[in-house]
Amino acid sequence: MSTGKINVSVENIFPLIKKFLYSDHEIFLRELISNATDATLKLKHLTNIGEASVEYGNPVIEVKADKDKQTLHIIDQGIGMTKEEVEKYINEVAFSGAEEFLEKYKDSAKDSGIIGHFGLGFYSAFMVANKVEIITKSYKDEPAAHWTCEGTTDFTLEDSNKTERGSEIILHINDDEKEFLEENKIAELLTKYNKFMPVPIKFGTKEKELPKAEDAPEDEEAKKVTVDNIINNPEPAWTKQPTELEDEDYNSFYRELYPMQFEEPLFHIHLNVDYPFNLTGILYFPKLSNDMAMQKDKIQLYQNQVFVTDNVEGIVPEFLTMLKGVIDSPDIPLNVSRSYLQADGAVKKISSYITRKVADKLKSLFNNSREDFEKKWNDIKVVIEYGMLTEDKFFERAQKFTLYPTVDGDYFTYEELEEKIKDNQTDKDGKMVILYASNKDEQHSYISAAKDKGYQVILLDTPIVPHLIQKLESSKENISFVRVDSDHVDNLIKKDEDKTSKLSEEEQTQLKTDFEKVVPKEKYTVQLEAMDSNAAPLIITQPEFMRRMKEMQQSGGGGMFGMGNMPEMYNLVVNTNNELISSLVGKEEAEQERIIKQSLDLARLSQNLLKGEELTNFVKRSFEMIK
Ligand SMILES: Nc1ncnc2c1ncn2[C@@H]1O[C@H](COP(=O)(O)OP(=O)(O)OP(=O)(O)O)[C@@H](O)[C@H]1O
Repeated sequence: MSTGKINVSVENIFPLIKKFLYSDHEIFLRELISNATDATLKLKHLTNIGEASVEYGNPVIEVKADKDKQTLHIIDQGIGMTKEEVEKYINEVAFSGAEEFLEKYKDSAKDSGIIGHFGLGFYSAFMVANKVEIITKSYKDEPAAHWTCEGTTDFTLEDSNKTERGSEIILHINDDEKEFLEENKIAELLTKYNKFMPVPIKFGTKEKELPKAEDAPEDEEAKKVTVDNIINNPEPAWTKQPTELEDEDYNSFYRELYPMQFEEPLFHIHLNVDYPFNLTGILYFPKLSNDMAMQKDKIQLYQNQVFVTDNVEGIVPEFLTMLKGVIDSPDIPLNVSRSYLQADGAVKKISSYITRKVADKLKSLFNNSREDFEKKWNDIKVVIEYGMLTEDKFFERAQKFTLYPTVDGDYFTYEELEEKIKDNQTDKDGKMVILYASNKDEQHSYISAAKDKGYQVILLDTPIVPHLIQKLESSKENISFVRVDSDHVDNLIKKDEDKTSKLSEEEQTQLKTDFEKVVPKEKYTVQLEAMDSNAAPLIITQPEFMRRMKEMQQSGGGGMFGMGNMPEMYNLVVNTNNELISSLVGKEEAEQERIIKQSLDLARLSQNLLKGEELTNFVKRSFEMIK
């Protein structure tokens, strides 16, 4: 037997870094600008603590392309590197100078905003360049250095005559990556990744109009000057304290984040925590429609003001991915390429912190300005209901501010609703029945029948309602939700009052057989009921349980297996006390059939169930009748 050490040499690792570490070539620019930013912030820190006796000034990072020479330049005025430092930080792949800096200045530098971590980002330059140069001059009084490498393990390192402090990285762009020399492409990348980085980034120049003199004539052209084109806002709203900001500042930051979005957000939540993890951000509640999928993935994740991704799955609980805004946390563990989240305990804590902050904000909005909250309810309910369904903690917290609007536009909390309905809407078995409608127009006749009985009907119209009420029923004692059209009104809340039928037992049995002869069996179950004589002769209902299970299956998850595909079945409630119905008794068969068919179509019409050819025939027949 023999043992040994597998020899992993740099030659083997280098092509791996170039090809596979970063799946997305474009991120090289983000990495190099992050390094330039780190170099600038390090110098700032050292001057702050008196370790560097140089003028910090107003440093800018410059990006420029030279199409003729096929080069891209990233120039900073930061800390720079001595020759020895280049040897150490650049030649030793995966030795991170950023980590070393943070370790060395542990106590004072933890909030300095240093981005680097892995010691690999620089090499992403070789994904787009066949040759990379670094010309760098340290803030220390030492000669400048010039490093050149052509994407192999060979490099050259010599003195340079650079005199200004800082580094210039020169990328000799590959022929097949030439798009990265295009002004539009560079501008697009800078806007995507660097829009809020903490050091000003210059890309070219622009014309700026000077203000006119006060007494200048109307038609005088404003004078223009050429100024640096700074592409970023180094102090985005989320880096400030909530006390420094007014509502208007939050709204204008929203416009900065989503320039194509013309609607103002409903409200914002400023996140700001530094223990047990560090996280800042601003979340906005936009106006939401019921279509949840359309509105996801608008929250942007940053790390020390560097854009990472707009997929915040895991960090933000699923129901809040419909919000907009930014989250910035150096504590979110990402893999080397900063594009994938590594799920762990810290992430769970962050997610529950965000959930709690959102619930707190909603509660304070509700407490402080209920009227305003009610106005916004329609636009935010889908998030809240979805949150209640998917996050138990949020479900508990939401009890305090979730609203149940009635079809008449009153808004009740659960407690208020309970108080309002418990006397009149408790059935003979002591169960409190909450009546709801999902569509005010389609269920109009059922709603008015229920209201005539003095019942409150609430409006629940989001697609997840079947799931949500299932959860509410199981979390509260002895209640049930019943949709107004799931039975005739006397049966919605069963009380101990027997109505007597005007028809005898034999007449009722005969009538039932007559109906069953005409009405299609596979669709309707005929059910005779002695109701108020003023109530409609025929009512079509669909039992709550059946419909809910079907809906739950159709909207995904829950329900009972296979029920989603079951054919639609309805009850046909025949009101034996209605005059039209009682007059059917003893009529000749053809006449009976004519009346039953026409009444059934009328009942279907009122339930929006009469369609296509059947509707055409019905209209034709009705015209004939009134001739
Ligand atoms: N523009 C620069 N000015 C000064 N030093 C730099 C510059 N660019 C890189 N360095 C030095 O080289 C080191 C390695 O850079 P690299 O981007 O590979 O890793 P990192 O920034 O430390 O970590 P990460 O892989 O997370 O980006 C840096 O830590 C820094 O010390």
